[in-house]
Amino acid sequence: MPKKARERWQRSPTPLESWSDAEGANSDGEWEIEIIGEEVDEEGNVRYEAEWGTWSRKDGTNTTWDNDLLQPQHHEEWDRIQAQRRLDLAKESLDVKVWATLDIHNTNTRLRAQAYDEKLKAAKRTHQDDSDDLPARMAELMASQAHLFNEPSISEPSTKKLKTSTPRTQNLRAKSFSSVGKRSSSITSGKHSIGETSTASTLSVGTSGSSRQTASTLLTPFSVSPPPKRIVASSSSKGKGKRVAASPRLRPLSPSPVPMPVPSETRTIKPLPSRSGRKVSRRPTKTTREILEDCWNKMSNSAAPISFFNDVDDEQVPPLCENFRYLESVYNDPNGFQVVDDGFLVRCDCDVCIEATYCHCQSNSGLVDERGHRAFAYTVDGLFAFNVSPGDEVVECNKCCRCDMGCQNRVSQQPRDFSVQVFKTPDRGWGVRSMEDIPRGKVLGLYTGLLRTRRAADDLGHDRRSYCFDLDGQEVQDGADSENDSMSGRDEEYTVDSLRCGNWTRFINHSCDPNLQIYLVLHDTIPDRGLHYIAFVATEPIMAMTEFTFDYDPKAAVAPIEGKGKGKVVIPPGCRQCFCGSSQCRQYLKV
Ligand SMILES: C[S@@+](CC[C@H](N)C(=O)[O-])C[C@H]1O[C@@H](n2cnc3c(N)ncnc32)[C@H](O)[C@@H]1O
Repeated sequence: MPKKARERWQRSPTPLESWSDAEGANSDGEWEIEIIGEEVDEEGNVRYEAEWGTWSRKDGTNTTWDNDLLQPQHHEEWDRIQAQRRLDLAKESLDVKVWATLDIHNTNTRLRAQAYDEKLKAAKRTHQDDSDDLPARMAELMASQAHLFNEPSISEPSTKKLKTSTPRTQNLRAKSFSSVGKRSSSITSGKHSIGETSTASTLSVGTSGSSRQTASTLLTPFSVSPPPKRIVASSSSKGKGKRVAASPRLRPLSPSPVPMPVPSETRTIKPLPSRSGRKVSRRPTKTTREILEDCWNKMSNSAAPISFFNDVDDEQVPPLCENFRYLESVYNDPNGFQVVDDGFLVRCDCDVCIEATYCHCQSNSGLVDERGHRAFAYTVDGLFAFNVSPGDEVVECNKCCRCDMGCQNRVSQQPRDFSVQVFKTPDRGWGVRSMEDIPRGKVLGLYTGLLRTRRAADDLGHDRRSYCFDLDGQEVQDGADSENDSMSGRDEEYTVDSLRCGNWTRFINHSCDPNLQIYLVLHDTIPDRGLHYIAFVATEPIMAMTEFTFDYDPKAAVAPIEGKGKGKVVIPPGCRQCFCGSSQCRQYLKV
């Protein structure tokens, strides 16, 4: 990545604010606010930038993005004016500007600013007869332009010298937002004493130090909220209808991958009647399956092809969230949990990493060979050496090391060189297999998705956890019991959620007699912080077209199954019947 681009993604540190000596309140202890900007986060939530009329920081800045301070009536006028402006835009033209960006927050925000949704609706109304085709045509357009988005430069390690930004600490937890169209509008609410019982228009912020402290822990990196004892949303008409530039202080943070459309079922394009009355096809016919294959293959960073196959029923592709984003080998890390300053990475100076003993980045590794000498986790043929204790992290060479991508100690970073097929099974949804023979020890890929804290993942609820993989190493650690984890540590533990983004590994089904196992691997971040990747490796030679499986609950493999052999096995709560079909089947799996 060019230096300039790297710098663009650097995170600005959160300024610390003194809460005790805030000035600017009127004689009634009130502050005036005005909504001046908005942004849309990756979940589609709108957030507002508020400008404080009589309060500012020492550096003169006076806006915050702390929406906990706002109530609906504070932004309803803004919403109304913005909605009207978008409708006006849609009436003027249905064009939407396409640009290459890696940042989903900016993308969402800019699309909203261009009235994308309103234009889409208007386009559908205008092309009533062709409305069914519109999503398909947009999907095709996106697929044909996927190269614009240049995903490898997100953080796919196609070149090893990617730099990242400043170190993160817990109190610098960041959310990446950007503002569009600073625009003044006015809002009015009553005067409210903080600390009084909340009413519909009272801002529920306390005056006590502890309340302020609570508020401060919720700050976004661009905002430090003043301590409003009372807040009055002013009814000024300042700048009404005027668009002004976005705040220059705002910078996008971790780049998020670009959403690719998931077309709805059956995407054969209907021919339209030509002027002569003859039916002509306006564009090449593509099926849903082909469109999705195109999207994923363009986004998979020069890895071998992915295809979909179903001879079980009519479903052309697996059910996926709208705008599911394909990520071959990196996390979507909008909070920058993985990001560390290069200075914290231990680097090696090897031209070629042959001896782990001399490879400096391995100096803290506990991996040893049978003679007790430090060893790599991979053989010279690039296969997993199975010399890693369960739960230990394999530390691969990182972006600061001198060696190149072909290094023996970068196996999980190298592009996938075998083609995979995601296929429909008769009884376990979609599964995945290789189109080629796979040797024992082959590293197949990394589980990718949205990086969340465990606490945030726990809040999702049980039914949303089917595609969550906890990064606590418990899956491979003997004797550990994740159920007994102390809840206090959950903000420092992480989970990968592949519901909305991820790769082919999210389709690997469970088997009680699997042909894959997982191990923990990392590069470009600090070890022992639970921010590794989960890598899948073949534990036996796997013939082409054989389904890949791993054991979702390896601890259960050694625990006796209650009731087994005495008739019907009772499926415990939180589990479902297992259809792996192996002779070792434990009858149920945790979901
Ligand atoms: C991570 S997903 C695997 C991909 C999934 N089959 C799909 O179609 O998206 C896990 C889910 O697959 C299903 N599954 C995986 N292995 C299974 C098995 N051995 N028996 C029954 N269901 C299984 C369960 O519904 C489970 O919650």
